[in-house]
Amino acid sequence: MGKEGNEWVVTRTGRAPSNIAVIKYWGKRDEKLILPINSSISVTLDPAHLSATTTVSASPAFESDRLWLNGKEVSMEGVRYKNCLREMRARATDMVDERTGVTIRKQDWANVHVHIASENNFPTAAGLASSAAGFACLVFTLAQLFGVKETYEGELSAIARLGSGSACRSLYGGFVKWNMGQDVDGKDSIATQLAEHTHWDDLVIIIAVVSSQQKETSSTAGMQESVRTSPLLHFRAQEVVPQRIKQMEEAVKTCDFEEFAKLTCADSNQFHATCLDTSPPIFYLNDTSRRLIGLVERWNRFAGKPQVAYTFDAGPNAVMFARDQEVAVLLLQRLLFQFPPLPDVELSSYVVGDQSVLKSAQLDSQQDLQTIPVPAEMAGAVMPLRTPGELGYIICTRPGQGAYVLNADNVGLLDPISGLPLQLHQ
Ligand SMILES: Nc1ncnc2c1ncn2[C@@H]1O[C@H](COP(=O)(O)OP(=O)(O)OP(=O)(O)O)[C@@H](O)[C@H]1O
Ligand SMILES: C[C@@](O)(CCOP(=O)(O)OP(=O)(O)O)CC(=O)O
Repeated sequence: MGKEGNEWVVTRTGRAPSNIAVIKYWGKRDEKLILPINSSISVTLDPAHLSATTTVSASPAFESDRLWLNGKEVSMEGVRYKNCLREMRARATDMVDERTGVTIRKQDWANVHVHIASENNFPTAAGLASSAAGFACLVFTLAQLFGVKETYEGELSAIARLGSGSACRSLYGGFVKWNMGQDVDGKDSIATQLAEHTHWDDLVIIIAVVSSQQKETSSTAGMQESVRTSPLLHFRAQEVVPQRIKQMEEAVKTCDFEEFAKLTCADSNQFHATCLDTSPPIFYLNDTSRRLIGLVERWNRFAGKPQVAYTFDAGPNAVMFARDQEVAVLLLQRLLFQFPPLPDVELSSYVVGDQSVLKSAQLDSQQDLQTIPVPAEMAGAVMPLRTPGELGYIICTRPGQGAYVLNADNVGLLDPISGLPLQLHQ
């Protein structure tokens, strides 16, 4: 190593977004390598609103590999962390750290431990794909630290996949496909970008957060049970998804919202049908989720063509796509009409993320909610209940870019001298 002694610490920070699948991954053909039974397609969410930020440091002074998640130390003994770290270390190259002047040779990396600190700017383990953002960010940032160059396109995504399947899609921005692949070693089970987020920049994404509580059945356990017991899942993977993947690729390519919306809703509903077809059945949707589905379906039918698409992962939160800003305003009005915040909650803390939709709707405070007209499709119909507080909150966002490096000096989560977390949260 270039410098004598144990005095140096090299550090890198990166950010990676969460993603939402519009053609779902559910079921593995290989548990260890995390190889799926079908391909999937996702939309990357704007990292400004849903992302993980990770700082990684290496120093000969560190005694072990350590990880702090949202300020709390967690074990790195889990097989998924170990697999990602092992694969990244094995690809480390000679590197010169410009900031410290330290030179680290390829063979030295094996004896140097890492400290990792990561924070999510949204709830962890609440069905908002924190594991996708987290593992993508870990692999991406370690690649910066270790100077890893891909030897084939998608190599980093195949390593992120070892952390969590859906993580492989979070390295790229916009619209992303995870090819299920054929190889037994998983080398071809990688993510590829279908289109940048700027390719279809009309889309607005609104997430109705029904619950930020940790769910009962994890995705990992749930899909294992479905593979074991659901005949519908196998029919889906073999007969339905291959066709839908092609149709969705075409819909993305041509920015065909009608087709995109039909496929997205149908695929979410079929995924939840496979959960119900699992023995014992798994229920990720709840009454609020079903009321949200009703709201969108009623409106789409009234409008004569889809205005909004909905999709639900392994939890009750609805992710809705509005075809453009104008429709996003109408959607937000409908959500606030049916699901207003509790009286003591500020509107600006109830609707978070991209504030432009709230502004376009000319809604500044709770008082303005009284001015929202009864949605046209509800006139004359049985009025749905208005239930203040039924939703936790609403996130407005858009399709966004993939993982990127954060270079500024003040963005790291680890002290550049000690390599310990800068702010320990209680
Ligand atoms: N920023 C992060 N860095 C590293 N690991 C993370 C990070 N965020 C989450 N994780 C890992 O992911 C786990 C949460 O994954 P889990 O699948 O339970 O929830 P989720 O990803 O939020 O929900 P879902 O996958 O259903 O959308 C955490 O316990 C942790 O192990
Ligand atoms: C419903 C899903 O969100 C399932 C995601 O499952 P995970 O990627 O969290 O599962 P593991 O690979 O076991 O870590 C659909 C999707 O994202 O495609």
